[in-house]
Amino acid sequence: MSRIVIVGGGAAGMYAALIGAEKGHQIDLYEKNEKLGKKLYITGKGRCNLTNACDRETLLGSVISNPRFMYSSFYGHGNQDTMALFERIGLSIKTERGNRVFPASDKSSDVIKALERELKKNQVRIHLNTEIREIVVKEGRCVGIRTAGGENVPADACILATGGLSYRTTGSTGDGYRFAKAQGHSIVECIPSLVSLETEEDWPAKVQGLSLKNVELLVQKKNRILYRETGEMLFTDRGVSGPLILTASSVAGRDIMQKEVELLIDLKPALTHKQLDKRLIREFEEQKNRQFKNCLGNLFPNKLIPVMVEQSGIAPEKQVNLITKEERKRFAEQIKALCLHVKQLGGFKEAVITKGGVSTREVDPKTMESKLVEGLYFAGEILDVDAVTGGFNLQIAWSTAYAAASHMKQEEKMGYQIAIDGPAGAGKSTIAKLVAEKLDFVYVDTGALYRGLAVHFLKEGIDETDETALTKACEKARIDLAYENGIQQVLLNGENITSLLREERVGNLASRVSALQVVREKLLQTQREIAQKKNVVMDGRDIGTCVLPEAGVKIFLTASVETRAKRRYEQLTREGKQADLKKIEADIQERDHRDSHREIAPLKQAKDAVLLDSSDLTIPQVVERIIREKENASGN
Ligand SMILES: Nc1ncnc2c1ncn2[C@@H]1O[C@H](COP(=O)(O)OP(=O)(O)OP(=O)(O)O)[C@@H](O)[C@H]1O
Ligand SMILES: Nc1ccn([C@@H]2O[C@H](COP(=O)(O)O)[C@@H](O)[C@H]2O)c(=O)n1
Repeated sequence: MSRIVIVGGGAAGMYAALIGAEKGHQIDLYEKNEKLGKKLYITGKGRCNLTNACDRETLLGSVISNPRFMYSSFYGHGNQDTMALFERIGLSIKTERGNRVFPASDKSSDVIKALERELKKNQVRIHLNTEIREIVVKEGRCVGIRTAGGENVPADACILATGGLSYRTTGSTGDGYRFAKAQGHSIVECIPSLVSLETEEDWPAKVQGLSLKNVELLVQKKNRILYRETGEMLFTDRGVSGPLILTASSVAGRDIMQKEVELLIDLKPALTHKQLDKRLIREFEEQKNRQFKNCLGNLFPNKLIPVMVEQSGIAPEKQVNLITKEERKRFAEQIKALCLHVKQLGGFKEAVITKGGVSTREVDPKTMESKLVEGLYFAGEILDVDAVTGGFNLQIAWSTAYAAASHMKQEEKMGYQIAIDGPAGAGKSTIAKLVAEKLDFVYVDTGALYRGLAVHFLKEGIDETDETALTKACEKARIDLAYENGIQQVLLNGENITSLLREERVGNLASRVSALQVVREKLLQTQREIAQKKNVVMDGRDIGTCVLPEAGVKIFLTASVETRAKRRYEQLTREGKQADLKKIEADIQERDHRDSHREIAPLKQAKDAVLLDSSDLTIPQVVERIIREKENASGN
C-alpha cells in the first residue's frame, strides 16, 4: 500500500481517488472548495455528459490536442470501462443522441453523490477547504505536499488533478500549472476552448438568440481551411456560438488567437450555386412587384432578413423585378458564404474547457507520471489534452485518472487475487481452501472477520441497535488474521478467538451487523491489505464487487437452498452436532435475504464473475472448474 495525495476534488481527482483506494492505497484527497465536484455539477447544463458510447476510433478521433498521448490510457480504461464503473457504483446511466451518456436522472449531482458515496466506502480521507501551496520534492522524487496552512503531508506519490482555467468560480484557477512549472514542467499556453467567438462585425447582436440549423460552417485563414462542418449555430450579443462554433473554437483556437480567421456560413448547403440561383429567380418572379426586403420570407428566418438585406448592398425598398442579374448573383454568393471575421475567442469564464496545460512531452502516456519528477502524476484538464464536446473531455479525465491511480499498483508487487462470493453454505470456504492449497495461495475467509467482530460485540455486551456503542466498539477492536500450519486464525486484540467463530449466536450476529456501514468500513481496509502482497483466494459476499474489484478471477458460487441446507445438515451430523434440516433451511434463506438486500455491498454477482452452480457438481469438480478459470485468465 502506498500513501497517495491527490490535489483537486473534481472529476479526475475523485475518480483517481476511487481507483487508488480500490487498489488498496491510502488516499488523501485535497480540495480547496467547500465541496467536491463543483465544476462537474454544472457540466452539460447540470446534466453531466459523462462520456460518449462511441467506438475506440471515434473516441480517439474526438481528441483535438495530442490525441496520440491518449492512446494508452483510452485503451487501458476507455468509455465502456467508465460506463461499467459508474453502473457498478450504483449510478444508472442512459445513452442519448450522438452516443452521449448521461445519468438516467439527468442530474449531475447524482454522479457526484455516487462518487462521494464510493469514496467514503473506500475510506478515502477527504480534506475540504484545504488549499495546497506546493509539491514537496526531494532528490527528484515527490515526497509530499505542503498546505497553505503550513502543514507538511508526507506521501509516496502525488496526483495533480487541479483542472484548467475555465469556470474559475468553480475553483479552476490554474494552481496545478504553477506547481508543475515549479518542478520544471513546460506549460503549453492556455487558451479557452469549446467557447463562443467574438466577431469584428456587430450585426450578430441584432439577431442575438437566433439559432440556425443545418447550415455549413467554413472556418478559414488566408484561404487555408481550418474546419468545415454542417450543423447548428447561434448568434450572440458579441458574435456566434452553438455546437458548430464550439467545435470550431476547439479545432481552430490557436489560429484564432493569431487573428485573421474568417467564418463563412452557407445558409443553404443543400443547394448548389446553380440551384440556388434558380430558386432566387423563382422567388423573385413570384414576388416581382414587392420590395426586396419583403420577398425573403421563404428563404430565411424573419429575424435574419434585415441583416441579409443590409449585407447585400441592395436597397431594401427596391422593387424585386428591378434587381439586376449581377445583384442577384452577388446575393446568392452571400447566402452561400455569409462572412464574419473573428475578433477573439470568448473568455475562460464561459469556456467549457482549457486548451493547453502541462506539456504531454514530459509525461508518460501509460502512467501519467512526470518524466521529470518521480512519483508526481497528472490527471484531467491540467494536461495539454482536450477534445470536442460530447462527453469526450470527461472521458479524458476518467481515463487519465485511471492510468495515474492504477499505475501506483505497479510500484509494489501485487498478489494474484481470486474472489469467490456466494450465499451461505454454497461451499465457498470448502472450495476456496482447496483451490488455495492447489495453487499454493493464501486462503482468506472474510466471513471469519465479520464473525470476529461479532465475538467482540458479544464480549463487550454491545447492544447491536446502539450505533454509538457499535462505533466505539469498532474503534476498540483490532482484528488480525494469522496462519498456523496454513490454517487461518482470527485474533481479536491479540487473542486467538478462532474456536468461538462457529457458534450459532456468533454467526447470526455477524450476519446482522455486517449490514452496518461502520462494520463494513472497519473491515474493508483489513481485507484489502491482506490481499495486497500475497496471492490470495478470498471468499465472502462482496469480494468481487467491492473488496477486490480488480481480482484476476471472480467466481459466484451458488447452489439451491435445499442442497445447501442438506449439505450443512450432513456436515453438522458428521461433526456429531444436533441439527434440524427445516431450521437450517429457514436460517439460510433468512441470511441470503439479509445479505442480498442490505444497502451497502450487498451479495450479488459481479458483472465479470463466472457463475458456478454447484448443486449437481462434486467438490473436486468445482475446484477443477475454478483452477481452469485461473489458468485461462493467466493465459496458461
Ligand atoms: N459441491 C459440493 N458437493 C457436496 N458438498 C459440498 C459441495 N460444496 C460444499 N459442500 C459441503 O457444503 C457444506 C457447506 O460448505 P461451506 O461451509 O464451505 O460453505 P460456505 O459457502 O463457506 O458457507 P458460509 O458462507 O455459511 O460460511 C460443507 O459441509 C461442504 O463440505
Ligand atoms: N465478505 C463478507 C463475508 C461475510 N459477510 C457476512 O458475515 C456473515 C458470516 O459469514 P460466513 O461466510 O462465515 O457465514 C455472513 O452471514 C455475511 O452476512 C459479509 O457480509 N461479507
